[in-house]
Amino acid sequence: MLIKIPQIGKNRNSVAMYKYINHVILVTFCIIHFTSSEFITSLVGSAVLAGGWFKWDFVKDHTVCHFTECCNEKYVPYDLSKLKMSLSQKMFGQPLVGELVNIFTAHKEAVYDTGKQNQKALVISLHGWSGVGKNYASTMIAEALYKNGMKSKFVKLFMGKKDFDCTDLEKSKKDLIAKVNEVVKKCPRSLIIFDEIHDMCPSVLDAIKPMLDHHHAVDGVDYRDSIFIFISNIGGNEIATNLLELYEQGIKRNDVEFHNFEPIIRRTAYHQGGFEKAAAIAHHLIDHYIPFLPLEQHHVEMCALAEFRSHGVYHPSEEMMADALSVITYGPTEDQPIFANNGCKRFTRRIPYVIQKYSQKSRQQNSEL
Ligand SMILES: Nc1ncnc2c1ncn2[C@@H]1O[C@H](COP(=O)(O)OP(=O)(O)OP(=O)(O)O)[C@@H](O)[C@H]1O
Repeated sequence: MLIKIPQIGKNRNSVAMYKYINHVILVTFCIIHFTSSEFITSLVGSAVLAGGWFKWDFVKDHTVCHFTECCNEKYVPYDLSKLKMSLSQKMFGQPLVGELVNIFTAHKEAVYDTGKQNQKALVISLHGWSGVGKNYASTMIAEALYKNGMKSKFVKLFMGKKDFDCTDLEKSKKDLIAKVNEVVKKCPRSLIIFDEIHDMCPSVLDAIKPMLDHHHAVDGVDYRDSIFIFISNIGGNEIATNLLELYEQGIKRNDVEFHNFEPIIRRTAYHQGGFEKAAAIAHHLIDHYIPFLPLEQHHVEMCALAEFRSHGVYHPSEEMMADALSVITYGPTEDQPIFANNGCKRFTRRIPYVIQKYSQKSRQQNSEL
């Protein structure tokens, strides 16, 4: 009655077909069990299943993984159409950030397609002023790559200041290795995010250098399918200065390229915060430096509108918009008020307050009538 199932490759169609066959056989076992009450039949069936007729991963995918997050395509779908859509619809004024889709597509092909293999972990570093979308982008990445987004047990976030004790560097390094190891052991396709690298003590990051490099395994764990994202404000000023120079040369914001920013970000980072003299930079282990450009007035207005809409206010009055935007200051200097100093960061708190303030006002006006 049982058909020997061959090794299941990474091909989606064959996985779908085997899922179907597996369901049919399991349902058959259940019918036999419940109609003939021959408990032994299903017991033998289970033993055969567990005995290797099916791959264990395959059986697990259809039992345990219904209830708990597993490291499979259901929970780690790498949904890059979703990422593309989120970035294009919700991220304003960041022309180079869309490239993340191509970067992850290349990584995904080597993770899921047979015959390809990533040679090293994917390492990306996001740079820019505060409030320009770095954390926003990393959340979009987590939500597209993992079904449970930032809450996935395969996504680990470290905060520069909070998570690393600069007074005991050796312990910080040991803890870091153990924590990263633990996540990647659970799922080789894990995402490790280091935020606030500018507040991190130098040399801590060197502890994970072997995990970022071209090794097949480090202490028995293969890191080549994992993703590391570094986030910092380092290089923000240099990005702003470079952008102004490019504008002066007549280059438009949407025409800037990575090479316009990468050398200056690398040079600056190598002397600051957690990147100071970091092996990851010196040994060229960071694959992509992504510049987040400082936002201009019209981008900030788009952010404000989006925030109003997310609170159900689709047509804020001019007065409400002006109130929301009144907290934004522009730089880099008083003589050059071109870029919003804190990007869109202030709106997450400001806009709910503005909505509250104006609805209170209109309630008062109505009651006075
Ligand atoms: N480019 C952008 N397009 C649309 N919304 C944005 C953009 N940048 C920031 N925002 C909004 O501002 C909020 C704060 O941005 P975010 O946390 O990504 O800033 P950040 O660059 O990580 O800043 P920091 O360096 O201070 O952590 C986001 O949640 C989002 O709502």
